[in-house]
Amino acid sequence: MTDTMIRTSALTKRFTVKKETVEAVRGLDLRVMRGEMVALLGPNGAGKSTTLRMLTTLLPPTSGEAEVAGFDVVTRQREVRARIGYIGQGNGAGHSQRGRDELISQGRAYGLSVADARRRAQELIDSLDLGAVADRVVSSLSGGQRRRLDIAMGLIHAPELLFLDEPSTGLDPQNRANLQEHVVRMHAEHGTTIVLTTHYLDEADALADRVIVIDHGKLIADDTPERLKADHAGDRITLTFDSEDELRRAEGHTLGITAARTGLTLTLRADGGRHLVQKLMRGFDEAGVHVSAVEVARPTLDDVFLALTGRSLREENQA
Ligand SMILES: Nc1ncnc2c1ncn2[C@@H]1O[C@H](COP(=O)(O)OP(=O)(O)OP(=O)(O)O)[C@@H](O)[C@H]1O
Repeated sequence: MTDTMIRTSALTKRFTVKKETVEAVRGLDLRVMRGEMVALLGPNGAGKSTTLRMLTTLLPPTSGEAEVAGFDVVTRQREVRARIGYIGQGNGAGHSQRGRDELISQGRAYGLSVADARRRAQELIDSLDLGAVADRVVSSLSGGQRRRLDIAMGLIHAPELLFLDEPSTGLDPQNRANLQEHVVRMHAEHGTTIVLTTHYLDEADALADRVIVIDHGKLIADDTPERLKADHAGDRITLTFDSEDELRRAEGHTLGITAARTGLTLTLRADGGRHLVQKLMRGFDEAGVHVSAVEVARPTLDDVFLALTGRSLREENQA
C-alpha cells in the first residue's frame, strides 16, 4: 500500500474548440498523502473540475502523468475506479427509489454481494445520520439530506479516496455546518483521504489540512490554511470616518501604507495590525483627524485568495 494517494507530474489538459485551444490544466505537479483532507481552490475556470475529471479517470490527460492509489489513471483505470469515490455536483442519488435501496443498488453495482451491500448501507445510514430518512423516496428529501445520501453513495464501496466536488453548494448555513461535521467524522473514523473543491473559503479553512490553490491551470499555492494566511495576507485594518473631509485628511497619514476606500471607510492591509493601529491613531491624533470606528481583523482565506489571484471568491459567488 502506497502512502502517496495522488501524484501528478506535469499533468496537462488542452481542449480544442473551433480551432481555439484552451489550456485548462498546465503542468500540474500535485501530491496528496494517504489520510489527508485537502481543499482544491481556484476561481471559476481555473481548472479544478478538469483536474478532478482526470484524477477520476473520466478524462484522459493531454500530457503528463497522474497516479491514484499507486495506479496510473490512463492505463489502470479499473484499479483506480475501485479505490475512489466521486461525489459531483447534483449527481448521485436518483429520485424514485428509497434512499436505502439506492445505496444497496449502488453497492451491487460496485460488485458487493446483497448481504454486504445491505450491511454497508446500514453502516452509512448510521454514520451519516440518515436513519430517519433512509426509507423515504429520494425525491422527498431536503437538500441537506440529499447531499448526505450522495456522500453515502460515494462511500458505499469503502473507497480509500473520496473526491467531493463542491459538497455544500446550494445548502443553507445550518445544513452546511451539519454536512461539514459529517465529513470531519468520516475522515476521522475511517481515515479516508478526501479531496474537496469548494467556493466557501471558510469551509476550506475549517476542514482542510492543506489548501491547494490553482489559477489558469497552474498551481499557485500549496500549504496549510494557517501558513497561507501568515504568508500571503496581512491583518485588515478598517477605519471609518464621520465625513469626507476627515477621510481625505486621514489618507495623508497612513504611514505610506496603501489604503483602499469604500464610502467613508479606509481599509489597510499590513502585518502586526494591532501595533500598527496604535501608531496610526497617534498620527491621526497629532493631525487632529477624528476616526469614528477602528477594526482590526486577522486575515481569512478569502484575503489570501484575493492576494494570490487578484479576485475574491466571495465576489464571484455573488456575481
Ligand atoms: N470539455 C471542454 N471543452 C472545452 N473547454 C473546456 C472543457 N471543459 C473545460 N473547459 C475549459 O477549461 C477551463 C477550465 O475549466 P474547469 O471546468 O476545469 O474550471 P473550474 O476551476 O472547475 O471552474 P468552476 O469553478 O467554474 O467549476 C475553462 O476555461 C473551461 O472553459
